[in-house]
Amino acid sequence: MKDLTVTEVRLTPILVADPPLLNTQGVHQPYTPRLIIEVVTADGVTGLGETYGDTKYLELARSLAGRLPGHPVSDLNGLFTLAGSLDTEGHSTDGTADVGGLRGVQTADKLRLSVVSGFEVACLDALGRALELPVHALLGGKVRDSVEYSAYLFYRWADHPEGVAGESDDWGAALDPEGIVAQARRFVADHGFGSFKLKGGVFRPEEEIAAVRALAEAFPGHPLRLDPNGAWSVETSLKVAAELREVLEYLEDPTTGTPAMAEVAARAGGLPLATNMCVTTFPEIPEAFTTGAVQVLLSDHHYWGGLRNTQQLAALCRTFGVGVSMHSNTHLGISLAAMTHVAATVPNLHHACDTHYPWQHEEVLTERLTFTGGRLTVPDGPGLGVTLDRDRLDRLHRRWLDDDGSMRDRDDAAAMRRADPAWTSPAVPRW
Ligand SMILES: O=C([O-])C(=O)C[C@H](O)[C@@H](O)C(=O)[O-]
Ligand SMILES: [Mg+2]
Repeated sequence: MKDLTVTEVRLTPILVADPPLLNTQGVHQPYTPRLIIEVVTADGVTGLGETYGDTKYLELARSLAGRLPGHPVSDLNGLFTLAGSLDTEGHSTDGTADVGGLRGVQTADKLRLSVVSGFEVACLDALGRALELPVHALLGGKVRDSVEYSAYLFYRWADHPEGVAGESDDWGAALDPEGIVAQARRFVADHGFGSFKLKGGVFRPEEEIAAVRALAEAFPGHPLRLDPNGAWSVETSLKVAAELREVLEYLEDPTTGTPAMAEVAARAGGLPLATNMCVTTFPEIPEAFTTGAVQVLLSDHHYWGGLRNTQQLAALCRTFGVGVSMHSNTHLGISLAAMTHVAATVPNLHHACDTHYPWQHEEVLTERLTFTGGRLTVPDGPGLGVTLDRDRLDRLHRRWLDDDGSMRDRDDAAAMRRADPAWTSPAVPRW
């Protein structure tokens, strides 16, 4: 009999290089915080997890890490009970929006779930390694052998603002329809993606409509999405919907709040609306689903509370006839492997998943995960099927240690102020 008892939990906060990607709140910092979680069992098996690394998540993760030793990695329900008792006092959990509104509401529960999700993945990885079973088998088994991802297109600058230390890449700027189409072509050449999502809310809606039209012309028949992160009024959303109805697979978070989304959905002429903003917690589901505000829900195991909660969310969506897709924030391969395992088990996942992964040239794994034809093969090895590279982890942790604190919390508006000192987070609706 294996001894599955947790004897040690290692937490390693890291800073990962990120390009100057633009969104409605500002621009990505040159480095983004992530947290790598290692759960070690009495038998010496180590499981890996990854989640947000900003200070508030890290502090809670430290409390949870202190309580986990002595519990078996198989006791996932017990893990959630432990997490439920974490004290979130002192952190912003007042129901207002997070990261400038890009990740939905902040509540104490969501903060806990965003932390425990990384531990759940690490426990499942350890359990899978101990039992020599892939994580998808522990989740009930895969229903597909590969998972499709979409190209996540961003307006971007060539470099971070002058005077800001950061890594450079060879992507160049993309600030108009030609730049976006060129970026999409490179995503296709490098990874074979067949569907495309444009992060909008950056320029006036007419410019973003032109970019989507250019994509539709360059890639006829390919699924396209536009996501302005709630930056538009109901009327603007309706105008964009009318312009792009024929070419969009779905319009993501055109406007802010469930009632406004419901109004757009009712008048958008059948164009489906998707969200990773107005529904990011279970309590937000009833209003959104009963008012028809959302036709596609973007799951994200990080803030929904792990892989099993993602399956439960998908079951609810199935019950209400709502589609499922998958959201992503900046992440590395541990998260991508976890996303792929759970996505493989969700029967009603009929849209390509979002991933930021191609924008990250750094890794903490020995090998990068590679897309073929825009798809990842579902790993069948034990656990997540990935291996930690300790030297790479140490390098990114060293960067976190050396940072003066300015990069340890994601703040896209503050990053934008380095280029434009007058910048403040735009009020919504912006247009
Ligand atoms: O679909 C989304 O809303 C996102 O991916 C949110 C992210 O924060 C994205 O806007 C980003 O990274 O700039
Ligand atoms: Mg979105």
